[in-house]
Amino acid sequence: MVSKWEKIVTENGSYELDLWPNLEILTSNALSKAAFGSNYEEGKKLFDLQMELSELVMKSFPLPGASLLPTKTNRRVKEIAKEVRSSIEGIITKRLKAMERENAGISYDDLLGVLLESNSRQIKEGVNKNLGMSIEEVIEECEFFYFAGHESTSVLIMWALILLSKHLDGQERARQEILQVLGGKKPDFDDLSRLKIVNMILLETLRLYPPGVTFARVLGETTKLGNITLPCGVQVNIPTLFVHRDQEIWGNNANEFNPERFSEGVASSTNGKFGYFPFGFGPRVCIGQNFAMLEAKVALAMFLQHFTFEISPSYVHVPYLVVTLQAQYGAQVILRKVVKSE
Ligand code: HEM
Repeated sequence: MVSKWEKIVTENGSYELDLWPNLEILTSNALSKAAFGSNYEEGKKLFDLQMELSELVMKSFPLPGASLLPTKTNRRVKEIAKEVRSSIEGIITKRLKAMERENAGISYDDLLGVLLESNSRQIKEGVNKNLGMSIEEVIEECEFFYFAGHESTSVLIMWALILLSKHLDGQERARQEILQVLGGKKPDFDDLSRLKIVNMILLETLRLYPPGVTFARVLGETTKLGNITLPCGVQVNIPTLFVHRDQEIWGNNANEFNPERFSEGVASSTNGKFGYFPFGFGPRVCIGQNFAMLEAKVALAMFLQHFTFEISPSYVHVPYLVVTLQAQYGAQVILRKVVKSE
């Protein structure tokens, strides 16, 4: 991505870029590699189907049972589900054949490889041969992993860059930290843990623009919430976005971008109150949170190392929900190359 952008920004010049399509390719590529060991081109079909599905889901009528009606949208949603399934099945069949050919000589360190290998080990060694997953279950795991992981991370990187394009002081502080830690080289794992300011910027971005604005829990027992008694089995929605901007938790500047509030860590930013959960909480907390934070740190570090970002006059600030919290009219910024001091 950096070399692609370097080609389009002329020396001493500037270029107006919509970040969104670029970041979608970036995170889709990263997740395709982590999940299937494949590249963007191979995962592209899944990516296009997911885009179409998100749009359709947002358009669909939010009434119980409405998804069962034989409407054009519902028919297309079903077709997409089938296409996704057969696309992932194709990737898995190809892998199983390769594993057979290589006679387990090579191990694959992507999600699919780990799932298939641990699965065949469990079937071979397990007392109960039914413990292994069926191919159907492997397909479902891969499908969910891909869909849960790619768009949310591009949304995080996009809002972080938009916020930094509006807060140029914060952008320059982050760049100085990155240049101090990395100089001109690419980041490695140890470098990333030393990027404190970048980490604070990402935490603050997730507070103001959590990619998932709400998530749900079904009550396991009758529960009292203030004066209301909720029966067992009721679904409760937890409004992450509202809690993240609640002035009782975050103070009068709750709506302002202030990464410094995380300088002493997450717990002290909320004065010990339970008010920050961009990745959910409890036993079903996001399993990809470390992956997402690492990926976002690498992306910010490499982008800020090479480019400056300024908000474009054509950018219109309208966050809107298409499954995740996106920018309705695009994420246009003005890109310039960082001037390297001698
Ligand atoms: C900024 C990026 C991300 C955000 C904000 C995010 C957010 C979330 C949230 C809010 C949940 C629901 C948690 C709950 O119910 O308590 C979740 C679940 C999940 N996420 Fe993420 N996620 C991100 C990236 C990823 C990535 C990169 C992956 C995969 C590599 C991933 C895989 C999953 C999976 C598999 C679940 C379901 C866990 C379960 O039900 O046990 N997520 N995520």
